[in-house]
Amino acid sequence: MRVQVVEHPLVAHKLTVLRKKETPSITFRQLTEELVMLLAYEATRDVAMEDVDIQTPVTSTTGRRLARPTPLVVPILRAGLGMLEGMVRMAPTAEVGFLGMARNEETLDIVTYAERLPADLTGRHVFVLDPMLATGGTLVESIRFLYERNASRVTCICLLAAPEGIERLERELEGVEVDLFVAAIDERLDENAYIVPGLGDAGDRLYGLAE
Ligand SMILES: O=P(O)(O)OC[C@H]1O[C@H](OP(=O)(O)OP(=O)(O)O)[C@H](O)[C@@H]1O
Ligand SMILES: O=c1cc[nH]c(=O)[nH]1
Ligand SMILES: [Mg+2]
Repeated sequence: MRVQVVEHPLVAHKLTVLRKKETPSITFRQLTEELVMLLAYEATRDVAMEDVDIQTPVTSTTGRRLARPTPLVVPILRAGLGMLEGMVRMAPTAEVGFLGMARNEETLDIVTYAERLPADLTGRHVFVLDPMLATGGTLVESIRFLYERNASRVTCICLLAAPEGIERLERELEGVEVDLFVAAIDERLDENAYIVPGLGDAGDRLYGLAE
C-alpha cells in the first residue's frame, strides 16, 4: 500500500477548522467538499488518460482526456457522501457507485447494508471516499469487495487516518495494490476506536445524529 499525506497550507488550514467542535454542519459540509477537491488533485495525478481530437475556433488539435472506462467513484455511506460532490466536480466524467457500510459501535464489526455498483469492475480505477480511517475495518471490507468484482485499481481518499488503521490495511491487504491519500495521520485511537485528536463522528457532524 502506498500512503500519501497531502501536505499543503490550504489543506492544513481547512482541516483545523473542520476539527473544531464548534464548527457547524453547514461549514463542516463545505470544508469537506473543499478538502476532497484538494486531495483529489493529488490522488488523480496518474489517472489513465487518452488522446482526443478536437477543433478549437482556430484549428484542429489533439487534447488529452480521462481514459475510458472512466473512473468509478464510490463514497462509503453515510459519511463518504459528504465527499462526493467535491470529487465529481474534479473528475466530471467519473461514474458513481455506492456502498453503505456502518460500524457497530459496540463490536466494531462492519455491516454492509447497501450496495449499488456495476457487477463487473474490470478495467475500472475505483476511487473510494470515506472521511475516517479508524480501525480500518470499513476500508478493508470495501477494498476486498471492489477487487472481488475485478476492479483494476483502488485509490482511497480519506480526510483522517489513525496509525492503527493504516497498519491493519497493510497487514490484511498485504500484496494488494492500494493507494491511500489523506489530509493527516493522527496520533491514535481512543478506547471507543475514535480517532484522536480527530474530528468526532464524521457522519453525525455532516448529517446529524444517526440514532
Ligand atoms: O475504520 P473503521 O473503524 O471501520 O471506522 C471508520 C468508519 O466509521 C465511520 O462510519 P460509520 O460506521 O460511523 O457510519 P456513518 O458514515 O453512517 O456515520 C466512517 O465514515 C468510516 O466509514
Ligand atoms: O473518529 C472516528 C472514528 C470512526 N468514525 C468516525 O466518524 N470518527
Ligand atoms: Mg458514524
